[in-house]
Amino acid sequence: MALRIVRLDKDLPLPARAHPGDAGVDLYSTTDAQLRPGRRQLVGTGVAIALPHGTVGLIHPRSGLAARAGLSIVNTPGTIDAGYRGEIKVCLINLDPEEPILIKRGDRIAQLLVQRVELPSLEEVDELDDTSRGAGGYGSSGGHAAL
Ligand SMILES: O=c1ccn([C@H]2C[C@H](O)[C@@H](COP(=O)(O)OP(=O)(O)OP(=O)(O)O)O2)c(=O)[nH]1
Ligand SMILES: [Mg+2]
Repeated sequence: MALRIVRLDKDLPLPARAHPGDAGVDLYSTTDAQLRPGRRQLVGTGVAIALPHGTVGLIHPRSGLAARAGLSIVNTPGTIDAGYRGEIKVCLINLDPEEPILIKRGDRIAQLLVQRVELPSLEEVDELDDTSRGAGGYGSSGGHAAL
């Protein structure tokens, strides 16, 4: 499958996988940004894509920047709907409690994954079938550390 991509910012390289077989296509920031601790900022990536119907684009943080600097994405993973044709933007956040993060135009700040997605219609019913879990959630199975 080829993914159609438009470079809205022609002075940035075409996004690419760092290695063949990598899940993520690295996305560039179109702007400089300075993120103080705890602050967030929406940055452009300079690209628009046409995802095939039945797929979704997921915008994930990059591990290196997360571990080194505390850079993450507020709504991770971001959801790119198949019908979206606008510029992909990323809502970056600095999770480091003390140090600011400096982003330069052209930095690879996030990665795009493309996955198949089910698109079920919704069928309203009065009751759901029984399962062994039932309505138990939020740690109901135990085994977690004491808080
Ligand atoms: O990290 C992201 C997440 C979303 N989008 C774009 C593509 C996506 O298709 C659209 C809407 O995203 P979402 O459905 O998550 O946001 P919403 O708040 O529900 O907005 P909408 O009412 O437009 O669906 O915004 C991005 O560019 N980057
Ligand atoms: Mg939405």
